[in-house]
Amino acid sequence: MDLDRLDLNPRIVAAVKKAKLRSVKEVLHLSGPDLQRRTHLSSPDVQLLLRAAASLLRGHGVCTGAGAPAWGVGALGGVPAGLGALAGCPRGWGPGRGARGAVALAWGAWAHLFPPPPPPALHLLRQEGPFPEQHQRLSLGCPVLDALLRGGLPLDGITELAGRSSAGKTQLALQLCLAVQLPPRHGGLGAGAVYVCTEDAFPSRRLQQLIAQQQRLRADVPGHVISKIRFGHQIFIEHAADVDTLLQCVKEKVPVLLARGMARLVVIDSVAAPFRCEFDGAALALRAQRLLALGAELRRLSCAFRSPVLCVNQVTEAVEEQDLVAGPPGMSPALGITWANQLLVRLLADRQRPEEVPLTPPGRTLRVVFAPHLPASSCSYTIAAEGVRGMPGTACS
Ligand SMILES: Nc1ncnc2c1ncn2[C@@H]1O[C@H](COP(=O)(O)OP(=O)(O)OP(=O)(O)O)[C@@H](O)[C@H]1O
Repeated sequence: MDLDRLDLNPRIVAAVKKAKLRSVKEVLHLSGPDLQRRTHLSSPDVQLLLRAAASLLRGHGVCTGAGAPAWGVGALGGVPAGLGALAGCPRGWGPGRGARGAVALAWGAWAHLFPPPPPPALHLLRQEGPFPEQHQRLSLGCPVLDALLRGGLPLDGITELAGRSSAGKTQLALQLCLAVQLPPRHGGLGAGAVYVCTEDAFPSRRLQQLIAQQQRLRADVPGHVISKIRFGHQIFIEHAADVDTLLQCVKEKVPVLLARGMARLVVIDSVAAPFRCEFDGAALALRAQRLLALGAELRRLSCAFRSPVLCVNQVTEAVEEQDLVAGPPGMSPALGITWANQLLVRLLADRQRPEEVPLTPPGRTLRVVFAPHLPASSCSYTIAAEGVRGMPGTACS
């Protein structure tokens, strides 16, 4: 019984057992006053109980994809696992599906209520303690790319990946969908990803290839860790070809997956497509309004669930001069300043055309256009069967 592992006065544990609560999970199902009523413990004792229960669960790594002990994939019954699970959404699941959804939300609340104690600086220096949460990042699965982004994607805010067609944006997004499923000690977040396609069909075959080659890309991760994860079962795909469907998906479907710990990465590929076709000159104000609504909702979700949001964006090739927001000359990410203001980080994936540089293969560059914690910098990268890799020694500011 996991109650015996609670770091508590035996008197409190005995009261919990007497109240016929059989597990830590059951304890966390109840509010403070309910626990007081059931256990007849005092309010301070109940606070101690909740703290101990929360930290015991946290010690187990909550909502991990592979382990998912309490309410991961499979524990939720109604949601079929696997590719297309979100797209299918067959049993009308949405927000507010009763108690089980509430449990996951309650966990999110507890995690915020009882943050871990700050690690002493000496432990950090000796790398004995966990890295502070505010510096946690989602690794891109490549040390060179991670170094460019100082660890990977931030967990609070929208990261945009803009770039020309065939620059490799989707490849990087798929790679992140796999990287997020690894446990935190290997740079992941131990949960799946939601992938919203707005234009093209989801590249399932390429995903399967990347999964098969994962061990080659992630030589730093032990084989048994990779083989235990069912990567394809934790990517939830949605198609949203128009703005209304996209907003509905982001407001209603995505939060359920995040709240239940089934996903901790949201990818929108690409964000510009629905906005480009639906609004002509006369409807620009409406377009700005919808863009703001989308940005606000994505930022809210990212911060509430500490889950990175990656928006793939297209570029227009008309800007003459370098611009701090737009990036290098000749290219400007779509959707203008209204969208740029929603972003925390803007990255630009560039692929030289064969006619520009007659090299085979053409050079590819990943550039940080803006980010509050990063200098404007770049590095070269390649795309191979196993995924996207930064080229060592090519970083420059
Ligand atoms: N198996 C593979 N091996 C090597 N390179 C690959 C492989 N699959 C894709 N690529 C490379 O990835 C590029 C396409 O990348 P990707 O689909 O991510 O482009 P994108 O930036 O999303 O473009 P778009 O905006 O048109 O969708 C191709 O040019 C190809 O060079």
